[in-house]
Amino acid sequence: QTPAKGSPEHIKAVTSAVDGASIKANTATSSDWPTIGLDYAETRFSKLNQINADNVKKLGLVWSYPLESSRGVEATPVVVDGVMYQTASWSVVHAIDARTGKRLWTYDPKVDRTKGYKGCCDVVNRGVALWKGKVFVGVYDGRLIALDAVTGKVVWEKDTLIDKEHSYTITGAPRVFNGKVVIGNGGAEYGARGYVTAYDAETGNQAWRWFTVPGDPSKPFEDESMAAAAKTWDPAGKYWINGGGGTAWDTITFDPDLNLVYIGTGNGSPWNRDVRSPSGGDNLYLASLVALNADTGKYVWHYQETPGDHWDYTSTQPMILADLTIDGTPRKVILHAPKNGFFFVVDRTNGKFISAKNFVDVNWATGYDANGRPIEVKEARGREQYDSIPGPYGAHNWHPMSFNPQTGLVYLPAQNIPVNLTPEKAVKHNAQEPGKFASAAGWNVGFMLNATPPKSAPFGRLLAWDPVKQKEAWRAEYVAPWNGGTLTTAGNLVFQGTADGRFIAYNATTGEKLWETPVGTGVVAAASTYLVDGKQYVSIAVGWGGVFGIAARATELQSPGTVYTFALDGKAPPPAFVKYQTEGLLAGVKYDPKDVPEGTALYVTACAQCHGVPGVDKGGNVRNLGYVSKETIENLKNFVFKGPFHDQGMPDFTGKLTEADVVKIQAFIQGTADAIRPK
Ligand SMILES: O=C(O)c1cc(C(=O)O)c2c(n1)C(=O)C(=O)c1cc(C(=O)O)[nH]c1-2
Ligand SMILES: [Ca+2]
Repeated sequence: QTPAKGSPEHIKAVTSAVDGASIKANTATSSDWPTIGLDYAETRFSKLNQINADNVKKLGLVWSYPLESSRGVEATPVVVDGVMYQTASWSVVHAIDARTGKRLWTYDPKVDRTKGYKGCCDVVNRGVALWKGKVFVGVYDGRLIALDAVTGKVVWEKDTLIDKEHSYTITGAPRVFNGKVVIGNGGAEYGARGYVTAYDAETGNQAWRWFTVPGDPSKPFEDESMAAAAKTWDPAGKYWINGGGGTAWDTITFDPDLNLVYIGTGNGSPWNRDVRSPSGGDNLYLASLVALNADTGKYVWHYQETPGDHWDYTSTQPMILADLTIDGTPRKVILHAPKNGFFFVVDRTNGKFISAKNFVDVNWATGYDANGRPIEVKEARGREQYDSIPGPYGAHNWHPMSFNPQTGLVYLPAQNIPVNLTPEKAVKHNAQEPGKFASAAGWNVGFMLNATPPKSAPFGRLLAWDPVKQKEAWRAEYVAPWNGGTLTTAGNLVFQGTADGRFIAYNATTGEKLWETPVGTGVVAAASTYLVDGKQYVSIAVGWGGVFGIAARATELQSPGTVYTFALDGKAPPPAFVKYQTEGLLAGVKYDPKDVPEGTALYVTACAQCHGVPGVDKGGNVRNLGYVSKETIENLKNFVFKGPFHDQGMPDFTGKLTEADVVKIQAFIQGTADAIRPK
């Protein structure tokens, strides 16, 4: 007798069946969405076509589910036979019955909310992995947890962190293959040394670990790849004291045929190479694609996309493995669009460069030579105060792209978020200094950020990119950057959520907009699609946030994190949307104008990362201090020292700021609001 759908027996049966063979088999049908990127190649291309370009205008809501979170939601729903696993902010896992939209269970790993400042970019999580009846989640505080897929109870838990002195976090989704769970971490804005670790999925025992950058050269190197890498760093920079960076905080993919795991590595720590490695050097394996043997974790090859990273040009952006015919020859490739603004096609059998082309305007390089080295513009590293284009938010960030083999196009959220960089002359590691961006939280990047207001133009667009021709096929322009990831289907569709709170379907060939619906808040995550009892559904988790979404926004609506599920002829009413809580431009706080310069520097040190520029930014999932009540700013010290938001992620600035500092910060906030007030 088959168990009732949605019953514990059913959940046990369908989740226990998830393994390498089932994931591979699902690639032929796309009936489930069993891994974060749909398949091991992470194409996010579904073969389903019940919903298609002809009928998508009949798409309607079937159910919505509250994630009970107010910070960024970045995870793609993972679904097997109508059992959905989704994460919210603070690494909370939700199991949902996709047949009804009802909760099966939730699991809160109880991250210490007072430690939110340990991550650069919002308390986000990019989703779970599923394998043989277990759900794996990487937790913001560095734990990797295996949950029972039926009950949500902890099966095992590992602390993946080997260094408690520096700030490490996990925001990425674990990946599972051959019975191993692989996870990296973040922290390269703070001084961290990147590494990835594989654990046995059954027991949680460590299988292997690979560091992304070398450690202290006076000590033995962990392996040959580290000895080789150390030759590309200048020890005069004492990079190992603060880790060097290279954190693998998002993309990890697996090719079962080649038995290789691919890791995308992050930026240098600090960003400024002149500090990290004063005489230069490529600083391997920063900003690289690296292939490891899936069984042993041994280095196999690397391709460095940004040699000697200087600009926070992470290569952690989601990879797609594709088989393309290039110049008449079938090639197994990786498609990649890292922060640095170039679209890469790399041979995934050996790491050989095939091609690269800029997909947005860039001002650091003119192109790549035949060997795959960037041709840097002469001033790229010598400028004094300049808008880095792309800036540290990247021409493309973690928002997943998708590849549709029917159109041959990659659908990629591209952007510019203006940031001005001024190199710091003397960098003191881990020192909180006035004017040094987010240094109260522990940032050391070796640049002043926006000491001069940036002048480059912001934009956000969906690009349809032909990776063979290395050419744009079509684009959709948005009102703002920081739009969601994409999903593409055999129904000739592309789905994307937007910063301004819409969920949209396009014709994948032409870019014509076919359908859209409001979703009550900005969207950053990507959608998934799957069959339940033979019928196709599309699900998207919304919840504005991520690094740009903390302090900025593009809609008046700030509904909490929600999963929306759509199908043809769906008729469910949407939940009530919530508006941003906001006051008029701050007025009337008494201050001494002489305090403004020092207040500015202190604000940059302690407040700007999350609250943005008072009155100029509008506030994202954290409020802008130019649009709060006069009483709030007059009572600022009661918020700053063990205040009411301390258990929601706001740092306690006791010992970091004095009451006199707070008075100066008040002067900056009111002074800035006064300065921008229309006369
Ligand atoms: O260097 C790092 O370790 C690190 C980690 C993370 C993260 O874990 O979220 C981000 C970044 N860097 C980063 O540079 C970045 O732009 C970024 C955006 C986001 C996000 O979730 O919106 N995370 C991160
Ligand atoms: Ca970074």
